[in-house]
Amino acid sequence: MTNSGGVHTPTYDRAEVSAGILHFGVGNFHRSHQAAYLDRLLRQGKARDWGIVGVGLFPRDERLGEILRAQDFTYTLVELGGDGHRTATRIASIVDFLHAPSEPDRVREHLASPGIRIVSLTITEGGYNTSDVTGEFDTADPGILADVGARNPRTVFGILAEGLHLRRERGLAPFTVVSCDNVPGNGEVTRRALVAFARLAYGEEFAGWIEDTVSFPDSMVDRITPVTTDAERALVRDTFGIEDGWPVVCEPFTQWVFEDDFPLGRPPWEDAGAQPVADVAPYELMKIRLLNGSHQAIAHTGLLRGHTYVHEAMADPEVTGLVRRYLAEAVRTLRPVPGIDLDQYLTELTERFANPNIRDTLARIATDASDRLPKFLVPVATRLSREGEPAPASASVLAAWAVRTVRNLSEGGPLDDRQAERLAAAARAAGTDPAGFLGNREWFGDLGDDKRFTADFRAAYDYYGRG
Ligand SMILES: NC(=O)c1ccc[n+]([C@@H]2O[C@H](COP(=O)([O-])OP(=O)(O)OC[C@H]3O[C@@H](n4cnc5c(N)ncnc54)[C@H](O)[C@@H]3O)[C@@H](O)[C@H]2O)c1
Ligand SMILES: O=P(O)(O)OC[C@@H](O)[C@@H](O)[C@H](O)[C@H](O)CO
Repeated sequence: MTNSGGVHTPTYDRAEVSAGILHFGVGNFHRSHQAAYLDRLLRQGKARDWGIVGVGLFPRDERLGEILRAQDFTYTLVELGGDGHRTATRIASIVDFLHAPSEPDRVREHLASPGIRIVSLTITEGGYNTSDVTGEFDTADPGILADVGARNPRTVFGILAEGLHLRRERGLAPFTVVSCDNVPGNGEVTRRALVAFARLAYGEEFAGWIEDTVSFPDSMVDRITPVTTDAERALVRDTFGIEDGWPVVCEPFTQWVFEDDFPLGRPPWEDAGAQPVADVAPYELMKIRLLNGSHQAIAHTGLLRGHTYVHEAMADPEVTGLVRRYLAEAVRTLRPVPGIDLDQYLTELTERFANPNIRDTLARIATDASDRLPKFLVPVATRLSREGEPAPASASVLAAWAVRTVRNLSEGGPLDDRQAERLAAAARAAGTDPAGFLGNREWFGDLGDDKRFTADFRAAYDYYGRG
């Protein structure tokens, strides 16, 4: 690796890197994680035929495309340690970026080309359009219905199904689809979603072909990656002398555990520090329940207590006390994780949350809580409830979310949630009895039927409501 003025610049010739991965959802996380792993391999002289072509579906992505294009698709990734240590790397593993609505044919051609052997996704929890309770893909969603028979589909599932259909017509083996989102069982959720869409749009035979031939490896991904603001742009300019329209900052910690099931091959990610395993589930449950579940505890109580950043909330004993109690509940629901010392994991997690330099906002992690809590924390409470165990800390996190929602509504503020209407309905149901908030079975399953859990929820709701 060369180090020019404190910046690690690419040591490989980008002209020699060809496309092998099509990635949907080129957000900050993809750029701090999967693209960084590949960049590390390219610096080792490996994976030259696995360059990433990004695909965006929304107007915001068009802006990212413009910026990346102007920078020859390179960008600055800055790792900010809790001790003040900073490193900048110019990442060059993304070789192109397509905005699907304006260039559908180019997306189609990539999907149906032999070079593309992996399609990866970071499309957020909500992007899977799947019920957390039943695991069913929502085929009544207007966006999904509009994609059935569409000339140019606009959802990830519409586009992927079309790409696979075309591949099959051309006699090409299907690409592997790997989700890198914080969704428990993300491989299986993606498989079910794509098969359901294919059944709807193309019929049973094609859906069966996908089920039989396409691989959907599971993965656990981790690296706290905040939103980029002008402060990060200024940091990159002032510290490293780089003008970057959309740099990414993140913590130094990074982890990627994946199921090794890639029929058309894959980059040797393990040479960049990722871990191929036979069963991702224990890693995934550990990470999602401990890290992402705690994030929800920090976000909702932290905001109620007037904090802005995660590290600020982590200096508040009221917040850390709840996080500690929630973690004790979550740990009880986990099975042993091969190679992981949970005590050490928890110590490191608390240090990561307290990193003041990444300036991760509570707003980022509180947004779309209705997509997140049912995946991250409700399963902890449900598991304990079914075993007849109390889960008062989990109830407190849900109560803090309910109080924030009711307060935001009464103040006329935005709910900042993809499912704002459903959330407003839950808040209205809390009007007569706070536990009415738990009535949405899509989010909370049968937790509302557990008398002890609802009593704990009510008590916590009163507590936060008074504050
Ligand atoms: N940021 C992190 O710390 C972090 C860490 C681990 C995992 N993740 C995973 O990555 C996801 C994205 O995080 P991010 O920080 O990159 O967010 P981001 O907002 O920077 O990017 C999200 C990207 O997903 C796209 N997207 C959103 N909804 C979509 C949909 N329905 N269909 C297709 N594309 C869609 C957006 O256009 C954008 O490109 C998270 O939801 C999570 O599952 C994030
Ligand atoms: O990105 P989400 O929606 O899955 O959840 C918000 C945060 O908890 C998450 O982004 C974490 O920072 C991340 O999962 C750390 O690896």
